[in-house]
Amino acid sequence: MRSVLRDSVPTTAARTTSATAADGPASRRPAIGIDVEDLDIYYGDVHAVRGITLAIQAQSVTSIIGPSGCGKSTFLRSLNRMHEVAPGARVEGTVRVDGRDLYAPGVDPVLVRREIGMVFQRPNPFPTMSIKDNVLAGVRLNGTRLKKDEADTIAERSLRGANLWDEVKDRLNRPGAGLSGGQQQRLCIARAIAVEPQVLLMDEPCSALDPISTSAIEDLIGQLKDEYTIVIVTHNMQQAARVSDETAFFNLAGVGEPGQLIESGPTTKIFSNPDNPSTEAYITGRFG
Ligand SMILES: Nc1ncnc2c1ncn2[C@@H]1O[C@H](COP(=O)(O)OP(=O)(O)OP(=O)(O)O)[C@@H](O)[C@H]1O
Repeated sequence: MRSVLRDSVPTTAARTTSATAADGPASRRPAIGIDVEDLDIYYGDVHAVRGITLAIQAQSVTSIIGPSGCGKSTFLRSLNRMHEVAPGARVEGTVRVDGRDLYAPGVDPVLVRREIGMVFQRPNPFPTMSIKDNVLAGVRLNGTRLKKDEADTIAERSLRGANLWDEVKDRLNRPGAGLSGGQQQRLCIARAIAVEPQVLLMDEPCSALDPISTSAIEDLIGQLKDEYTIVIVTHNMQQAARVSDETAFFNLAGVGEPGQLIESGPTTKIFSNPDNPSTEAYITGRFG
């Protein structure tokens, strides 16, 4: 499969021939940034998000925060065209990943979704599929036929990358549904990184998890950013402060108005000395 985003990215099968489990995904290539320019997002008549311009740094974690309904998930989903599964969804403006326009004519949204991984609020492993087959599901969906040793290599590398290997290595053929919620979420992260995406999008990945599992996922995010560009939507201010390098605060322009970006910058600055009073009011819990 030719990469829709980069000519230079070889297929997973080609990559696995030169990679070993010990290499880990880090040895492949640098992660890449995302440039969003003047982005408006609509669902039919609903103008959900207006005029977003944001440069998302490569190999870092960017948190999207803001009150309910301000368009955080919509914005996140627009970064891999996932929002388009809703009828009538469309965008104006540009999203460039590694300089390539995601919305250029001829770009197939299905391929974009395969190359830009997404982890959802609730862990969603295929329940009857084995742990190993869950990890490999995306790779196989991409049409890659794997020999057994290639499959073993990718499964181990991905599960190690998701900090799950030691817990599941003796039960790889058991169903994914037999894992705890936190393990299932790490399995979903393993599935996402198995296809070696350039970007990982996470939509409230810890909101269904207990504090210990949340902590495990947060540690994992900290490790993954060495290899991936990560964008995370979270309602948890402490989590945004803990895991992210950059933070973008979204807010509604008014009742019935679209969401917009109020300010963005280094997380330390946004949390200690934001420019906009509404950012401060939100992060100190005075609204939202
Ligand atoms: N499929 C859809 N069809 C129509 N409108 C939608 C759809 N999905 C979201 N919206 C609208 O777009 C706006 C932004 O919603 P979105 O879910 O992106 O906000 P959010 O900030 O992620 O909210 P929350 O924090 O509550 O999850 C809202 O007005 C919402 O009602």
